[in-house]
Amino acid sequence: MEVRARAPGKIILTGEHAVVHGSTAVASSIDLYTYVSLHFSTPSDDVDLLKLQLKDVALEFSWPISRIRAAFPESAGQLTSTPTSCSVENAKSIAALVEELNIPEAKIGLASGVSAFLWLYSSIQGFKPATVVVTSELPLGSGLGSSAAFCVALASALLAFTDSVSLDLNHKGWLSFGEKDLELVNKWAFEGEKIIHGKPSGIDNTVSAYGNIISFKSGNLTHMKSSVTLKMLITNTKVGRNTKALVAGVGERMLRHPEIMAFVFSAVDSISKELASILRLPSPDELSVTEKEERIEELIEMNQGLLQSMGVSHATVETVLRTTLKYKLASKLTGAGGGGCVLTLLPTLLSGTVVDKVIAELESCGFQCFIAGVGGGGVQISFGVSS
Ligand SMILES: Nc1ncnc2c1ncn2[C@@H]1O[C@H](COP(=O)(O)OP(=O)(O)O)[C@@H](O)[C@H]1O
Ligand SMILES: C[C@@](O)(CCOP(=O)(O)O)CC(=O)O
Ligand SMILES: [Mg+2]
Repeated sequence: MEVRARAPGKIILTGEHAVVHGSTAVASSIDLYTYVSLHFSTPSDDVDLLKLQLKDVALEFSWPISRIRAAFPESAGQLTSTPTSCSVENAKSIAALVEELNIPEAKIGLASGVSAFLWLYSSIQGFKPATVVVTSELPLGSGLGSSAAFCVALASALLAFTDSVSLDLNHKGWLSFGEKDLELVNKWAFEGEKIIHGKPSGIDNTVSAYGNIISFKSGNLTHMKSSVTLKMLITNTKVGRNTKALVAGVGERMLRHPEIMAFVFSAVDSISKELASILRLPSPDELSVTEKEERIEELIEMNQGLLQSMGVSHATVETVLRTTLKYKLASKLTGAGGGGCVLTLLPTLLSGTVVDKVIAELESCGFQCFIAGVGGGGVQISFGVSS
């Protein structure tokens, strides 16, 4: 028996970084997914290994189960219903296991993902031999929440066969979790995201778990029903970066200029609240769709200015902003910044010719553009017989 989980990536419409410091942010799932499949070895397989295949980066790792057992405390695998943080001691054991893998320097960012895997696997499943395969439609380390989608899909697959969740194992096709089970998946995913991000706000794993558009503040989520269908162009600058380092950089700026940064975060909070209220306004009673889009564009521009003041923009992001501005389109970075992806709102009445032109110009700079479906469902799982 095999279980497969798929969890969506996300875009942050407003509020990244500030959300780590308690401001409101608004985010939406996108229709690009990370898939995790889990297959337990049977005694007849005669293998006593835990295998992790990371297809997107063409790497495969394996550990003898005895090595995992020696690295973790006896309590591993006993605590599925109580998500636990990785202690300093366990982090040291994980670091030793990861170091032995000799991950190539160019792919060292993966070490945190492998560490999150080891923590979630040993905590939820303990010491069972298995093969876990990960594939993703998301670019990794680009601001579209690949780390959260990875943790949510992984936590879902790992929890699926435990008594902590109640699922119909005979269900055919994709299946969603019930409310309580989803909460548990989200909490475990947050523990994994902590290992990858350092100090995550929790917005990425929450939107990947629940899907749709959410407003999020200090760990609390509000589901939103938007009256505006947002069409977003996503431009990947292809400049790789690491969320943990960027979040830490903003934290240091906050320590150096606490009063100023408090104003910046408070301004972002107001921007996200205003965005949430515009998205909620009934249409077309109070504002026409075009008027709403114009206001959203202004909020996007203001949020980008504040992200610049946090020090997380990048020369390539500025190139995207300048290019889209030529076509009177508003853009902002999304996710941690420092390169990664940029969002551009494509107003409903914008002609297809203009969209084609702006995409052609951005792609001539070496960037990659795509239009993502915004606001689909959250994580799902599917049971099957493995081949
Ligand atoms: N499909 C995947 N395969 C392996 N590792 C992954 C995958 N998706 C995410 N990761 C882990 O998450 C890291 C990227 O997370 P992060 O820096 O937060 O960027 P983002 O979440 O914006 O993509 C990767 O370096 C890796 O450790
Ligand atoms: C910068 C931040 O707000 C979002 C990071 O998103 P991503 O990992 O770049 O996709 C961090 C967080 O909220 O945990
Ligand atoms: Mg991330």
